[in-house]
Amino acid sequence: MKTLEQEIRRCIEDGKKAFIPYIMAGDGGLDSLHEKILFLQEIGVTAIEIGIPFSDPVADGEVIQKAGERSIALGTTLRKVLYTLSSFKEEVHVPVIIMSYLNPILSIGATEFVEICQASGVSGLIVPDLPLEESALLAAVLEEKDIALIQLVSLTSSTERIKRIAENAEGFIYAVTVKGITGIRKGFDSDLSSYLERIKQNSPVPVLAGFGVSFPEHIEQLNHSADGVIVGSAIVDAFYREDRRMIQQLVNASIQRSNY
Ligand SMILES: O=P(O)(O)OC[C@@H](O)[C@@H](O)c1c[nH]c2ccccc12
Repeated sequence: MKTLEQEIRRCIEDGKKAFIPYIMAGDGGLDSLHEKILFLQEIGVTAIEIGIPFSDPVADGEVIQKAGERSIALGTTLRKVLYTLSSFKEEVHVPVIIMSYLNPILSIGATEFVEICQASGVSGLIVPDLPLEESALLAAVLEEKDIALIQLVSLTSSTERIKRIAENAEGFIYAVTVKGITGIRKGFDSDLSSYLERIKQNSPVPVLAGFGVSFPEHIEQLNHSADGVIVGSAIVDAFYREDRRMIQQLVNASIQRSNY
């Protein structure tokens, strides 16, 4: 079992739920990455998802798009993010997940990319435009490495597809909770509990819910069925507004409740 899954399982076995914040690398300058990661680690997150800015972020809503534009304007690249991470990896004790579209990865080359990830202490990868059918491209290089390739399931995935994804799942399954793009939302349209239960029944790895998770109430709601949540836009926005109390509140909504 890879480290990322172990860490999430440890959290669940302690009677808690997993909480994974997403931050945009290089928003506010890459110099700020070190301090942001240490802050998140300090307030008790389970793992940290670090987004690589990309010029054509098809899955992203306005908050993350804008953060990506700010980061690109400051010269952030995938290589620079990984080298920055490697410079303080000894201080980071929570698993780090890199979320990147396929293009920046391919421009480095899959083999070299995975080597640099390993040297930088990365424990997981999310590549939203790499469907399961094409994941061999990275999976082959990752086989002997302690880096999990995280698969996404969507509301429109059939049970058959969920089963196929689950067979190959590593780390956790990312259950996308909206039909659409990332972004802060007031609530969810559909009843997500049966969707999350259906994935859990078929998954050998923990199931975390993400997309649109924006307020403490959302976290409480989703954690009844999911093993934890991923929060992106609300965290990116709070860092941008320097509202760290908000970030703390989101984490608290997750980790202080063990009565599910
Ligand atoms: O921003 P939201 O709606 O909270 O969604 C999580 C998300 O930001 C993060 O996991 C993510 C950002 N960009 C992505 C692209 C695809 C999959 C996932 C992501």
